[in-house]
Amino acid sequence: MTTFTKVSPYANEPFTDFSLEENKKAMQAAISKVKEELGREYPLYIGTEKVTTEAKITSINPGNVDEIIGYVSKADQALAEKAMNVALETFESWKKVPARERAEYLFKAAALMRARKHEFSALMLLESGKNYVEADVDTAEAIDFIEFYAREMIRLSEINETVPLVKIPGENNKLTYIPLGVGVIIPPWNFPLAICVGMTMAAVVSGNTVLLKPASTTPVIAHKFVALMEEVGLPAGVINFIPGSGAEVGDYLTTHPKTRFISFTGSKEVGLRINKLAADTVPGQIWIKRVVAEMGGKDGIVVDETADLNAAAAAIVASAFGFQGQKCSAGSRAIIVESVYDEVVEKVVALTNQLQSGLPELNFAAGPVIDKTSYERILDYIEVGKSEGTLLAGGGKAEGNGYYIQPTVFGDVSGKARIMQEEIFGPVLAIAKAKDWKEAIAMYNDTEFGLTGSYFSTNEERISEALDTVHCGNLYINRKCTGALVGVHPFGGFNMSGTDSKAGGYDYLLLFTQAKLTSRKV
Ligand SMILES: NC(=O)c1ccc[n+]([C@@H]2O[C@H](COP(=O)([O-])OP(=O)(O)OC[C@H]3O[C@@H](n4cnc5c(N)ncnc54)[C@H](O)[C@@H]3O)[C@@H](O)[C@H]2O)c1
Ligand SMILES: N[C@@H](CCC=O)C(=O)O
Repeated sequence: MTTFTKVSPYANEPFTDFSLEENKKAMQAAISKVKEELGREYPLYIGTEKVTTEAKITSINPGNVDEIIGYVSKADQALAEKAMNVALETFESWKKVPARERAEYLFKAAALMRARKHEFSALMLLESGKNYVEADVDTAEAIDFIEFYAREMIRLSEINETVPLVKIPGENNKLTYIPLGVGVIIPPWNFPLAICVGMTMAAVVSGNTVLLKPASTTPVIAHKFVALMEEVGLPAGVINFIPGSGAEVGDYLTTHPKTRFISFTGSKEVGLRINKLAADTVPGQIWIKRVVAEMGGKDGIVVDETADLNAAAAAIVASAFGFQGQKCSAGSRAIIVESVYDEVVEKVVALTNQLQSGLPELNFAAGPVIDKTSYERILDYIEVGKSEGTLLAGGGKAEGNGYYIQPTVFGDVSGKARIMQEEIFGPVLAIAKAKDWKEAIAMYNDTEFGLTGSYFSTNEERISEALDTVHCGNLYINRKCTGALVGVHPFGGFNMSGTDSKAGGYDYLLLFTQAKLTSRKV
């Protein structure tokens, strides 16, 4: 590979405006095209081999459970071991490929994904239940991660020129960011393209080889990404695609002596398990495994009496119910100062009641939740909510041949209630009343998580104090708490929300490298 793409300054991928008829039609056409391809079989990718197994993961449309998205081959421990060996072997050559050349594969992938944007979004919409905007934003974020990390790797490879070490006479000193080895990439289903792509590309462009175990509810869109990387000529064995059971394949690879790092995004429970298992050393292991774990949230919006209440109510509803509340950043709590509590709650309930549930392909505002397990868990939480607060909107199942739940709002909830403390990961909003803005911030901080939060106020002194005291990785003022942009809002949380990493930030690739200092006498 000798001709390199000219690298322009990084810019976020624009979102599609679906109020324009032509864009709506383009998405509908992409959905029709993708529908013609549903129900196919997809193999594992282990080096140059495409492996078909008898055991399959059946991926279905959560919005229409009779529609099968695809049948995906399923790795067991023996196939995971085979993939590990291929990844180890490929690492020996991939780590020697210059950074600029590695980045070039990413630039090519971004260009191709951009050209097929609606096709990626359409498949994702059918497999995960996102509506047009949510799917489009996810694809745009995937492109952003690819473009951003490619430039980041180039920047790191030039660090000795741009940020030289302190010079002393008689020595030539250099710092080089070298890769770690074989990594296990374990993404969630809720950003089935963006997070899967971002986690994988960050590791790969840094010079590592990976075993990618996608989430079992969204393996087909993950496969589409892996196939794209094959199409742009990424050497076989750099990304090994091994869908499989988290408990079986996940635990096997987490405890494997040759696993150098694990990049995980998902729930607190699984993240803690991985962290614990990875901390144990096993015979043949000569390193401390690095664990990057981005986990859950119990995010919230605080509103004081000086705030623009219409803007606050709109942000609360957007943050709570975007993609049915299935975002780690979802604003599942709102804490409102008592003098404006009734007014804000009334606005929130009115906006929530406007959200109509229905098929994602018809672009309803509220779609299904991801699967039966989530559906039942969320309905259980709604029952808990009925004993912990006042039901103000929704409160049960919604119509449809899928996992539809009404956007649900509870008021008068105590800060210590389960629905105020536990991540529900569904369309359930709990609202609490605080006596004043200080108490509201204290209630916001009173969780084990610390991912995203918003503070609504027009009072500069309070905003200034909120900036200092609201303890979360992504704190927003006077806007919703979802929708971080790559490079603009590096993303990741504190406490039980993870290992304090920042996806889409300038220090992210360092997590997948180790810095080697070389000092030469001259
Ligand atoms: N902090 C963030 O950036 C971020 C982003 C997105 C989602 N999330 C969190 O992810 C969760 C939702 O995603 P989910 O339901 O896919 O989470 P999950 O923890 O159930 O699964 C995440 C991944 O882990 C795998 N897994 C399950 N058991 C495993 C094991 N024992 N070993 C290894 N892997 C295993 C799953 O198959 C899946 O690929 C929520 O808690 C959400 O807040 C966090
Ligand atoms: N980065 C996304 C959330 C990712 C987790 O689900 C946001 O900012 O809304």
